[in-house]
Amino acid sequence: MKPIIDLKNLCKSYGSHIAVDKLNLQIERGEIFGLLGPNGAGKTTSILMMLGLTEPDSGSAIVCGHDASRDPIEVKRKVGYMPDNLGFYPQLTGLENLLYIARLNAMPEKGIAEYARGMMELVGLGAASDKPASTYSRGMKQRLGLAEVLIKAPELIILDEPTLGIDPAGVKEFLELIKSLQREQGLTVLLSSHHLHHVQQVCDRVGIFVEGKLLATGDLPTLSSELFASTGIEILIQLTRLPKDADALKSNFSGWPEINSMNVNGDRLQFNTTGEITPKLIRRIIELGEDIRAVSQKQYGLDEIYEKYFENNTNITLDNESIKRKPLFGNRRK
Ligand SMILES: Nc1ncnc2c1ncn2[C@@H]1O[C@H](COP(=O)(O)OP(=O)(O)OP(=O)(O)O)[C@@H](O)[C@H]1O
Repeated sequence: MKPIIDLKNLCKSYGSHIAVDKLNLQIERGEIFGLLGPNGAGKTTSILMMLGLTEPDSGSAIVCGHDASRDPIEVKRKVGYMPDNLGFYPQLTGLENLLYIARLNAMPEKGIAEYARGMMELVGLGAASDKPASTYSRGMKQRLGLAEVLIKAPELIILDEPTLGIDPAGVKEFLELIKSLQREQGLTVLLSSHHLHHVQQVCDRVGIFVEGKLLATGDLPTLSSELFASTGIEILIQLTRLPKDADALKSNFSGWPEINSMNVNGDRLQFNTTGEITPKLIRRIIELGEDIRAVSQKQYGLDEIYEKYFENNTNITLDNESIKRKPLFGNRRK
Protein backbone atom coordinates (compact mmCIF):
# COMPACT_ATOMS: atom_id res chain seq x y z
CA MET A 1 0.00 0.00 0.00
CA LYS A 2 1.24 3.49 -0.85
CA PRO A 3 2.16 5.75 2.07
CA ILE A 4 -0.49 8.31 3.03
CA ILE A 5 2.24 10.96 3.22
CA ASP A 6 5.13 10.77 0.80
CA LEU A 7 7.62 13.62 0.90
CA LYS A 8 10.56 13.65 -1.47
CA ASN A 9 13.44 16.10 -1.23
CA LEU A 10 11.18 18.83 0.05
CA CYS A 11 13.00 22.17 0.41
CA LYS A 12 11.90 25.61 1.58
CA SER A 13 13.94 28.73 2.30
CA TYR A 14 12.94 32.13 3.59
CA GLY A 15 15.48 34.50 2.05
CA SER A 16 18.86 33.00 2.85
CA HIS A 17 17.45 30.95 5.74
CA ILE A 18 16.87 27.27 4.93
CA ALA A 19 13.74 26.32 6.89
CA VAL A 20 13.37 22.79 5.44
CA ASP A 21 16.29 21.00 3.82
CA LYS A 22 15.67 17.98 1.54
CA LEU A 23 12.97 16.40 3.66
CA ASN A 24 12.24 12.77 2.78
CA LEU A 25 9.52 11.10 4.81
CA GLN A 26 6.93 8.37 4.30
CA ILE A 27 4.06 7.82 6.72
CA GLU A 28 1.87 4.74 6.45
CA ARG A 29 -1.91 4.58 6.90
CA GLY A 30 -2.98 3.97 10.49
CA GLU A 31 0.25 5.26 12.02
CA ILE A 32 0.70 7.90 14.69
CA PHE A 33 3.85 9.72 13.69
CA GLY A 34 5.51 12.37 15.84
CA LEU A 35 7.56 15.13 14.28
CA LEU A 36 9.85 16.07 17.10
CA GLY A 37 12.11 19.07 17.26
CA PRO A 38 12.86 22.32 19.04
CA ASN A 39 11.23 25.65 18.17
CA GLY A 40 12.20 26.88 14.74
CA ALA A 41 13.22 23.41 13.51
CA GLY A 42 10.94 23.67 10.49
CA LYS A 43 8.02 21.51 11.63
CA THR A 44 5.27 24.01 10.84
CA THR A 45 6.82 24.91 7.48
CA SER A 46 6.88 21.19 6.58
CA ILE A 47 3.23 20.77 7.61
CA LEU A 48 2.19 23.83 5.59
CA MET A 49 3.87 22.34 2.51
CA MET A 50 2.04 19.02 3.07
CA LEU A 51 -1.24 20.92 3.09
CA GLY A 52 -0.44 23.01 0.03
CA LEU A 53 -0.59 26.15 2.20
CA THR A 54 2.95 27.14 1.30
CA GLU A 55 4.82 26.36 -1.90
CA PRO A 56 8.03 24.30 -1.66
CA ASP A 57 11.08 25.62 -3.50
CA SER A 58 11.70 22.09 -4.76
CA GLY A 59 10.71 18.49 -4.10
CA SER A 60 7.26 16.99 -3.83
CA ALA A 61 4.62 16.34 -1.18
CA ILE A 62 2.09 13.64 -2.07
CA VAL A 63 -0.61 13.51 0.59
CA CYS A 64 -3.61 11.14 0.42
CA GLY A 65 -2.63 10.44 -3.19
CA HIS A 66 -2.59 14.10 -4.28
CA ASP A 67 0.24 16.48 -4.99
CA ALA A 68 -0.16 19.17 -2.32
CA SER A 69 1.19 21.92 -4.59
CA ARG A 70 -0.89 21.06 -7.67
CA ASP A 71 -4.03 19.82 -5.97
CA PRO A 72 -4.29 21.57 -2.59
CA ILE A 73 -8.12 21.56 -2.57
CA GLU A 74 -8.23 17.74 -2.76
CA VAL A 75 -5.62 17.48 -0.01
CA LYS A 76 -7.61 19.84 2.22
CA ARG A 77 -10.74 17.77 1.60
CA LYS A 78 -9.06 14.64 2.92
CA VAL A 79 -6.86 16.05 5.65
CA GLY A 80 -7.94 17.58 8.95
CA TYR A 81 -5.47 20.19 10.16
CA MET A 82 -5.34 21.60 13.65
CA PRO A 83 -2.93 24.57 13.84
CA ASP A 84 -1.10 25.49 17.04
CA ASN A 85 -3.10 28.71 17.40
CA LEU A 86 -6.75 27.74 17.55
CA GLY A 87 -9.48 30.33 17.09
CA PHE A 88 -13.17 30.05 18.01
CA TYR A 89 -16.12 32.38 18.21
CA PRO A 90 -16.09 32.95 21.97
CA GLN A 91 -19.73 33.98 22.28
CA LEU A 92 -20.93 30.85 20.47
CA THR A 93 -21.24 27.55 22.32
CA GLY A 94 -18.83 24.71 21.56
CA LEU A 95 -21.56 22.96 19.59
CA GLU A 96 -22.41 26.11 17.61
CA ASN A 97 -18.72 26.56 16.73
CA LEU A 98 -18.63 22.97 15.52
CA LEU A 99 -21.82 23.37 13.49
CA TYR A 100 -20.37 26.46 11.87
CA ILE A 101 -17.32 24.46 10.74
CA ALA A 102 -19.53 21.55 9.59
CA ARG A 103 -21.51 23.95 7.36
CA LEU A 104 -18.29 25.52 6.04
CA ASN A 105 -17.35 21.98 5.01
CA ALA A 106 -20.64 21.80 3.09
CA MET A 107 -22.11 19.05 5.21
CA PRO A 108 -25.78 18.37 4.41
CA GLU A 109 -28.18 20.06 6.85
CA LYS A 110 -30.12 16.85 7.50
CA GLY A 111 -28.84 15.18 10.65
CA ILE A 112 -26.03 17.72 11.06
CA ALA A 113 -26.99 18.64 14.65
CA GLU A 114 -27.05 15.02 15.83
CA TYR A 115 -23.78 14.31 14.07
CA ALA A 116 -22.11 17.33 15.69
CA ARG A 117 -23.45 16.37 19.13
CA GLY A 118 -22.06 12.87 18.61
CA MET A 119 -18.70 14.38 17.74
CA MET A 120 -18.77 16.52 20.92
CA GLU A 121 -19.42 13.31 22.89
CA LEU A 122 -16.58 11.53 21.09
CA VAL A 123 -14.05 14.17 22.13
CA GLY A 124 -15.37 14.23 25.69
CA LEU A 125 -17.19 17.56 25.48
CA GLY A 126 -20.74 16.22 25.61
CA ALA A 127 -21.58 17.93 28.90
CA ALA A 128 -20.00 21.23 27.78
CA SER A 129 -21.63 21.33 24.32
CA ASP A 130 -23.99 24.18 25.17
CA LYS A 131 -21.54 26.33 27.09
CA PRO A 132 -19.87 29.32 25.40
CA ALA A 133 -16.43 28.52 23.98
CA SER A 134 -15.07 31.47 25.99
CA THR A 135 -15.61 29.42 29.16
CA TYR A 136 -13.58 26.44 27.89
CA SER A 137 -10.20 25.59 29.40
CA ARG A 138 -7.17 25.27 27.09
CA GLY A 139 -7.56 21.46 27.15
CA MET A 140 -11.27 21.74 26.26
CA LYS A 141 -10.40 24.11 23.41
CA GLN A 142 -7.93 21.54 22.05
CA ARG A 143 -10.73 18.95 22.16
CA LEU A 144 -13.08 21.32 20.36
CA GLY A 145 -10.32 21.90 17.79
CA LEU A 146 -10.05 18.15 17.37
CA ALA A 147 -13.83 17.84 16.91
CA GLU A 148 -13.64 20.52 14.18
CA VAL A 149 -10.91 18.53 12.48
CA LEU A 150 -12.81 15.23 12.76
CA ILE A 151 -16.21 16.53 11.67
CA LYS A 152 -15.36 16.15 7.98
CA ALA A 153 -14.28 12.49 8.50
CA PRO A 154 -10.69 13.02 7.29
CA GLU A 155 -8.35 10.23 6.19
CA LEU A 156 -5.48 11.89 7.98
CA ILE A 157 -5.22 14.44 10.76
CA ILE A 158 -2.27 16.76 11.23
CA LEU A 159 -1.94 18.36 14.64
CA ASP A 160 0.60 21.14 15.15
CA GLU A 161 1.78 21.22 18.79
CA PRO A 162 -1.55 19.84 20.07
CA THR A 163 -0.46 19.64 23.71
CA LEU A 164 0.89 23.18 23.96
CA GLY A 165 -0.26 24.89 27.15
CA ILE A 166 -2.38 22.04 28.51
CA ASP A 167 -1.84 20.81 32.07
CA PRO A 168 -0.38 17.30 32.54
CA ALA A 169 -3.76 15.64 33.23
CA GLY A 170 -5.21 17.33 30.13
CA VAL A 171 -2.25 16.19 28.02
CA LYS A 172 -2.70 12.60 29.16
CA GLU A 173 -6.42 12.65 28.34
CA PHE A 174 -5.83 14.30 24.97
CA LEU A 175 -3.17 11.78 23.96
CA GLU A 176 -5.36 8.88 25.09
CA LEU A 177 -8.13 10.28 22.90
CA ILE A 178 -5.78 10.40 19.90
CA LYS A 179 -4.68 6.83 20.55
CA SER A 180 -8.29 5.60 20.82
CA LEU A 181 -9.17 7.32 17.53
CA GLN A 182 -6.30 5.50 15.88
CA ARG A 183 -7.34 2.18 17.43
CA GLU A 184 -11.08 2.43 16.86
CA GLN A 185 -11.26 4.39 13.61
CA GLY A 186 -7.95 3.51 12.00
CA LEU A 187 -7.11 7.20 11.77
CA THR A 188 -3.64 8.27 10.66
CA VAL A 189 -2.14 11.03 12.77
CA LEU A 190 0.84 13.28 12.22
CA LEU A 191 1.59 15.44 15.21
CA SER A 192 4.36 17.89 15.82
CA SER A 193 5.74 18.62 19.24
CA HIS A 194 8.81 19.75 21.09
CA HIS A 195 7.68 17.85 24.21
CA LEU A 196 9.58 14.61 24.19
CA HIS A 197 7.46 12.82 26.73
CA HIS A 198 4.21 13.63 25.01
CA VAL A 199 5.47 12.20 21.75
CA GLN A 200 6.95 9.20 23.49
CA GLN A 201 3.60 8.30 25.08
CA VAL A 202 1.59 8.04 21.91
CA CYS A 203 3.61 7.75 18.70
CA ASP A 204 4.36 4.55 16.79
CA ARG A 205 7.32 6.28 15.13
CA VAL A 206 9.03 9.60 15.53
CA GLY A 207 11.16 11.79 13.32
CA ILE A 208 13.83 13.97 14.90
CA PHE A 209 13.89 17.30 13.16
CA VAL A 210 16.58 19.91 13.71
CA GLU A 211 17.47 23.04 11.78
CA GLY A 212 15.42 22.00 8.79
CA LYS A 213 16.81 18.48 8.60
CA LEU A 214 15.21 15.20 9.54
CA LEU A 215 18.06 13.52 11.39
CA ALA A 216 16.46 10.15 12.10
CA THR A 217 13.15 8.31 11.98
CA GLY A 218 11.99 5.11 13.62
CA ASP A 219 10.35 3.64 16.66
CA LEU A 220 12.04 4.20 19.97
CA PRO A 221 13.79 0.81 20.28
CA THR A 222 15.21 1.21 16.75
CA LEU A 223 16.41 4.76 17.36
CA SER A 224 17.81 3.70 20.69
CA SER A 225 19.70 0.68 19.38
CA GLU A 226 21.08 2.64 16.39
CA LEU A 227 22.24 5.49 18.54
CA PHE A 228 23.63 3.49 21.39
CA ALA A 229 25.15 0.62 19.43
CA SER A 230 28.59 2.06 20.12
CA THR A 231 27.78 2.83 23.77
CA GLY A 232 26.83 -0.77 24.61
CA ILE A 233 24.16 -2.20 26.87
CA GLU A 234 24.44 -1.66 30.61
CA ILE A 235 23.31 -4.53 32.79
CA LEU A 236 23.23 -4.25 36.56
CA ILE A 237 23.02 -7.37 38.69
CA GLN A 238 22.56 -7.03 42.42
CA LEU A 239 23.52 -9.97 44.61
CA THR A 240 21.80 -10.83 47.90
CA ARG A 241 25.10 -10.25 49.72
CA LEU A 242 28.72 -9.26 49.01
CA PRO A 243 30.43 -11.78 46.71
CA LYS A 244 32.61 -14.32 48.48
CA ASP A 245 35.62 -13.32 46.38
CA ALA A 246 35.13 -10.27 44.16
CA ASP A 247 38.37 -10.73 42.20
CA ALA A 248 37.69 -14.40 41.53
CA LEU A 249 34.17 -13.54 40.44
CA LYS A 250 35.46 -10.86 38.08
CA SER A 251 38.07 -13.15 36.54
CA ASN A 252 35.27 -15.51 35.44
CA PHE A 253 34.08 -12.92 32.93
CA SER A 254 37.42 -11.62 31.70
CA GLY A 255 37.50 -13.69 28.48
CA TRP A 256 33.91 -13.03 27.36
CA PRO A 257 33.99 -11.34 23.94
CA GLU A 258 30.57 -9.67 24.49
CA ILE A 259 31.70 -7.86 27.65
CA ASN A 260 33.28 -4.43 27.15
CA SER A 261 33.79 -3.85 30.86
CA MET A 262 32.75 -5.17 34.25
CA ASN A 263 32.83 -3.59 37.71
CA VAL A 264 32.13 -5.11 41.09
CA ASN A 265 30.85 -2.48 43.46
CA GLY A 266 29.87 -4.05 46.80
CA ASP A 267 26.98 -6.38 46.05
CA ARG A 268 26.44 -4.83 42.58
CA LEU A 269 27.89 -6.19 39.38
CA GLN A 270 27.89 -3.75 36.48
CA PHE A 271 28.40 -5.05 32.96
CA ASN A 272 28.75 -3.10 29.75
CA THR A 273 28.09 -5.48 26.87
CA THR A 274 27.88 -5.45 23.10
CA GLY A 275 24.69 -7.55 23.08
CA GLU A 276 21.80 -8.77 25.20
CA ILE A 277 23.49 -11.48 27.31
CA THR A 278 21.52 -11.06 30.55
CA PRO A 279 20.30 -14.71 30.76
CA LYS A 280 23.82 -15.98 30.11
CA LEU A 281 25.25 -13.74 32.83
CA ILE A 282 22.59 -14.84 35.32
CA ARG A 283 23.24 -18.52 34.64
CA ARG A 284 26.96 -18.09 35.14
CA ILE A 285 26.59 -16.11 38.37
CA ILE A 286 24.29 -18.76 39.84
CA GLU A 287 26.70 -21.50 38.78
CA LEU A 288 29.38 -19.61 40.70
CA GLY A 289 27.27 -19.99 43.86
CA GLU A 290 26.02 -16.40 44.16
CA ASP A 291 22.38 -15.49 44.81
CA ILE A 292 20.74 -12.68 42.82
CA ARG A 293 18.39 -10.10 44.31
CA ALA A 294 17.63 -7.97 41.23
CA VAL A 295 18.57 -7.46 37.60
CA SER A 296 18.06 -4.29 35.62
CA GLN A 297 19.05 -2.84 32.29
CA LYS A 298 19.53 0.77 31.38
CA GLN A 299 16.65 1.92 29.18
CA TYR A 300 17.10 4.80 26.81
CA GLY A 301 14.09 7.03 26.34
CA LEU A 302 13.58 9.94 24.00
CA ASP A 303 15.41 12.22 26.40
CA GLU A 304 18.62 10.32 25.93
CA ILE A 305 18.06 9.94 22.20
CA TYR A 306 17.38 13.66 21.91
CA GLU A 307 20.36 14.51 24.07
CA LYS A 308 22.60 12.24 22.07
CA TYR A 309 21.72 14.17 18.92
CA PHE A 310 22.00 17.55 20.55
CA GLU A 311 24.62 16.97 23.20
CA ASN A 312 26.79 19.75 21.81
CA ASN A 313 23.87 22.10 21.34
CA THR A 314 23.23 24.13 24.47
CA ASN A 315 20.23 25.97 22.99
CA ILE A 316 17.97 22.97 23.24
CA THR A 317 15.85 22.57 26.33
CA LEU A 318 15.11 19.05 27.41
CA ASP A 319 12.39 17.87 29.69
CA ASN A 320 14.21 16.65 32.74
CA GLU A 321 13.98 13.02 33.43
CA SER A 322 16.91 10.88 34.30
CA ILE A 323 17.71 7.61 32.61
CA LYS A 324 15.29 4.97 33.72
CA ARG A 325 16.27 1.54 34.79
CA LYS A 326 13.91 -1.13 33.66
CA PRO A 327 13.77 -3.88 36.27
CA LEU A 328 13.92 -7.27 34.63
CA PHE A 329 13.03 -8.78 37.97
CA GLY A 330 13.53 -7.75 41.54
CA ASN A 331 13.81 -9.08 45.08
CA ARG A 332 14.27 -12.58 43.86
CA ARG A 333 15.75 -15.01 46.33
CA LYS A 334 16.92 -18.45 45.57
N1 LIG B 1 6.93 33.28 6.87
C1 LIG B 1 8.20 33.21 7.28
N2 LIG B 1 9.09 34.14 6.93
C2 LIG B 1 10.39 34.07 7.29
N3 LIG B 1 10.88 33.08 8.08
C3 LIG B 1 10.04 32.12 8.49
C4 LIG B 1 8.65 32.13 8.12
N4 LIG B 1 8.06 31.05 8.66
C5 LIG B 1 9.02 30.41 9.35
N5 LIG B 1 10.20 31.04 9.25
C6 LIG B 1 11.49 30.60 9.83
O1 LIG B 1 11.72 29.25 9.41
C7 LIG B 1 12.25 28.48 10.48
C8 LIG B 1 11.34 27.29 10.72
O2 LIG B 1 10.12 27.75 11.30
P1 LIG B 1 8.90 26.79 11.65
O3 LIG B 1 7.78 27.62 12.17
O4 LIG B 1 8.63 25.90 10.50
O5 LIG B 1 9.54 25.92 12.82
P2 LIG B 1 8.83 25.00 13.91
O6 LIG B 1 9.68 23.80 14.04
O7 LIG B 1 7.40 24.78 13.56
O8 LIG B 1 8.96 25.84 15.22
P3 LIG B 1 7.82 26.43 16.17
O9 LIG B 1 7.37 25.30 17.00
O10 LIG B 1 8.55 27.49 16.93
O11 LIG B 1 6.75 26.98 15.24
C9 LIG B 1 12.37 29.41 11.67
O12 LIG B 1 13.69 29.87 11.72
C10 LIG B 1 11.42 30.53 11.35
O13 LIG B 1 11.85 31.73 11.93
